[in-house]
Amino acid sequence: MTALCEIRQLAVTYRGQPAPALKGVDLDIHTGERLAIIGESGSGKSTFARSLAGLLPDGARIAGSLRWAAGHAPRPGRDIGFVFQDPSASLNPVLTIGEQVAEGARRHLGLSRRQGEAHALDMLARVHIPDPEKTLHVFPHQLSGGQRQRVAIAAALAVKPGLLIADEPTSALDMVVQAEIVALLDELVRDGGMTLVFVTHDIALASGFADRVAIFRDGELVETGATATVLAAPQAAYTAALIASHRDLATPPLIREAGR
Ligand SMILES: Nc1ncnc2c1ncn2[C@@H]1O[C@H](COP(=O)(O)OP(=O)(O)OP(=O)(O)O)[C@@H](O)[C@H]1O
Repeated sequence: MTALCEIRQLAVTYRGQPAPALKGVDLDIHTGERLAIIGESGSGKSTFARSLAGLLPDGARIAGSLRWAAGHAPRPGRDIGFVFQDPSASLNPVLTIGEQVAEGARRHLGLSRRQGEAHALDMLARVHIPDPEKTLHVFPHQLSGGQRQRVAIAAALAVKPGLLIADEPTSALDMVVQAEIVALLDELVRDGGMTLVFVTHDIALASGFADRVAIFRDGELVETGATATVLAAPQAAYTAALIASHRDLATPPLIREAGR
C-alpha cells in the first residue's frame, strides 16, 4: 500500500506551553484507508489532525517531517476536507445551506452559480438529507444537529478532496445519529476512493469501521495496527486497558468477531 503521507518524529509545541502536545510520532497514512486516531482527552489527537491539515494556530512550533506522496503539502479545503465536532462552528449562520455547500466547489472547481447549486443539490442527496431541494434554501439553525453535520460533510466533500479528516464528528450527537453519521462517512469514503482520518476518544465506535487504529496517549503514539489485530491482541498495556474499559469490546464473542 502506498503512503499518502509519511510522518516522522512529528512534535508540536503550542505557544506559551512548556511541554510538547505531540512528540516523536512516526506514522504512515495509507492511500485509501480508514484510519482512526484514538485517545483520551488531551492525548494530542486534534493536534495531530491539525498538523496534518496545516491548521495549527499561530505560534505553534512543529518539528519532524510530513512527506506527502503528491510532493507538496495539501491545500486545506481543496485537497483536504475537514469535519469538526461542532458543525455550527464550520457552517456560516448567514449563508443558506445551498450557498455553503456550493462555496468551495465554486471557488476551487470554477463552477458557475447555477452549476454550484446543482452540485450542492447532488451533494445534499448524497449525504441523505431529506428533501434536498427545500434544504438548499434554509439556514443552518433550521436544521437538527445531525442534519447540520450531514451538511458539513457535504460541504467538505463537495470539492472531492483526496483526504477527509473528521475530528470527533459524532460526539455532539446522540447514539442513533452517531451511528448514522459514521455509516455515511464510511459509505462516502469508500465510494469516492478517499482516505479517511477519523479522530475519536471512542475505541468501540472506531472499531466498527476503521481499517487501522493509532492509539495516542500523552502526546505519543503508543500503538498502531490493523483494527482487528489490535483489538484481539493489543501490544501496549494502555491499549488493553482502553479495550477493557469498553464492556462491548472486552466480551469474548465480539473480540472473536473482530478478529475474523
Ligand atoms: N491552542 C492551544 N494552545 C495551547 N495548548 C493547546 C492548544 N490546543 C491544545 N493544547 C494542549 O495540547 C494538548 C493536546 O490537546 P489536543 O486538543 O490535541 O488533545 P485531544 O486528544 O484532541 O483532546 P480532546 O479530545 O479533549 O480534544 C492538551 O494538553 C491541550 O491542553
